[in-house]
Amino acid sequence: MSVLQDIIAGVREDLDARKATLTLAQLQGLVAQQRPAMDAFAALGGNDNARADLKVIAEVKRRSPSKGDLAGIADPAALARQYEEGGASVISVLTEERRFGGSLADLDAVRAAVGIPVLRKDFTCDPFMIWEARAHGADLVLLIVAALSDEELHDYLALTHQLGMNAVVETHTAEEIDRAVAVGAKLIGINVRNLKTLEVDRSIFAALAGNIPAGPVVIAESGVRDVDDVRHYAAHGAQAILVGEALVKDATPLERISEFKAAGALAISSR
Ligand SMILES: O=P(O)(O)OC[C@@H](O)[C@@H](O)c1c[nH]c2ccccc12
Repeated sequence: MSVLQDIIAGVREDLDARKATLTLAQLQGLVAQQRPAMDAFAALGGNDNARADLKVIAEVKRRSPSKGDLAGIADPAALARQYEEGGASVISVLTEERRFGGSLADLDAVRAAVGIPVLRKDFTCDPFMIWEARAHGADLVLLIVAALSDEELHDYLALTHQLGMNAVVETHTAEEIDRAVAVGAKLIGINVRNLKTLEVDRSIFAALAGNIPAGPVVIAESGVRDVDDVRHYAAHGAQAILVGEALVKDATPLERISEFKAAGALAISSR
């Protein structure tokens, strides 16, 4: 079994436990009480033809299967507020519990703390999880192409849009990018970490970004250590970067984000 399949098996077990305590109809009742989702496509510069600055999606990430514990994060709301003040456009919150130490409680805490779109970062493998994301105030969900059939990808994206949300459609190969484009993804992530092996290869971003036609926002995911990595992704076509580890481990994430944004904008202007 690949790491991805293994993670999803655990996600399904945890999902079954939640489904035993909450019906879809109850969940839909909670969704009806939510304020409408924020427009993350706009927040990430999707409507801006010039797209001259680099947007940052800052992640609340406690742990990862490749690195183990990353940060204690006693107060995810306080961390998210620092991200927002530093200039992040979207906050990503890992909600997968077994491997990433996340939870829907973290999502709730962050949602209540910031005024920008929030991404529920999880291994979406059932429509129930999309309803859950909206019920907990998320504005975006993650759809990993490698984990879904074309039909699932289509249906999950349609449900996401029906609920007024956006999806980051995550890819890792040219074929996955074609599938993301074919289904009409508006936010396409290229994850340089292979979720089947957990290996990071930063060079795949530059190799693949050109396969995405004009229109969708192009997001570089994973592996940002410092401004050099930011410059590299921005120079090769990233309009946004998704950063976890480097920010949760930093004593001053607010400053780090503004530094990343400045370096990215400069790299974009000299493309
Ligand atoms: O911590 P990093 O290397 O900055 O990576 C962040 C993010 O890209 C990574 O957490 C991620 C990308 N795709 C995922 C899918 C599921 C869980 C996690 C992820």
